[in-house]
Amino acid sequence: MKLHFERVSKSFGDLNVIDRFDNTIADGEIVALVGPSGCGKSTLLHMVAGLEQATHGRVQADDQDIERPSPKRTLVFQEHALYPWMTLLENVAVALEFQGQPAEHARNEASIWLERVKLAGFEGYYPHQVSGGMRQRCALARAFIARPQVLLLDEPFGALDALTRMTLQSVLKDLIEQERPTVVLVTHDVDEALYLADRVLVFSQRPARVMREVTLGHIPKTHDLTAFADVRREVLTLLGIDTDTDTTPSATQREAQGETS
Ligand SMILES: Nc1ncnc2c1ncn2[C@@H]1O[C@H](COP(=O)(O)OP(=O)(O)OP(=O)(O)O)[C@@H](O)[C@H]1O
Repeated sequence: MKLHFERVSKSFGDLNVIDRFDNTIADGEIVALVGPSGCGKSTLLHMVAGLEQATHGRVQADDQDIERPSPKRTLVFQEHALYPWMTLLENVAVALEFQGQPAEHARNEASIWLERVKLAGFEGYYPHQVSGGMRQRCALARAFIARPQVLLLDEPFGALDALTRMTLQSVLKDLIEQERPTVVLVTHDVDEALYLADRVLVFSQRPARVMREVTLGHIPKTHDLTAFADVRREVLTLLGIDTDTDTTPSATQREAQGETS
């Protein structure tokens, strides 16, 4: 599904959040949005999800104005995404049940999806009985089971430690390769953006405008981002992080050094 933004501006009262954003995201493309906290990245995702409307301009999916949420466009949050009173199996199955699919079929499919995210054997566990990484695996299974055409990821791994995050990034990358949805990823982690995305948009402070657009292309990548050192440095510099002295380390670096965010 193609996404199109045409001179999109968004205000909340007097607060101008997004300023004339123009962009087209191709069907199956993976685009990461990075930028300062509070600049409006989540607001852009919410507009694609149909949860917010643009103040000016238009947001379209396959040339149709987005006016309301649709199961074709799925939003995945950082945390608290699972229903605590449901087992992992029920949490995944519910995505199909919401669409009116029979409960037995939904549970069978959910079991297959839990296996795909390496959670076989944990079907009967409740979210509080498994780790944060396992909860996010389950959230990914729930997002993918409904085969969305657009996947909107809002800091999906922001609450995880650095190692778990890298593992989950690989799981997500494989699922995207297999299912090929259009993906819009909001992240504070420049390495995550470079690893997962075909294209990275770097936003300014509010009101957000695109300062830089980096096209990486749809190429095989590993977590060894040495080949992207120049672009990584440029993006970090645009975000106000001094890469010479590294006085403000990236989230990944901070966590690798044992800090918690
Ligand atoms: N529904 C709303 N009503 C009023 N203000 C809002 C609403 N949603 C967002 N805002 C404000 O709009 C601004 C942009 O918020 P948004 O969550 O889009 O930023 P962000 O770039 O995703 O931030 P972060 O990286 O910290 O998550 C913030 O100042 C926020 O308080």
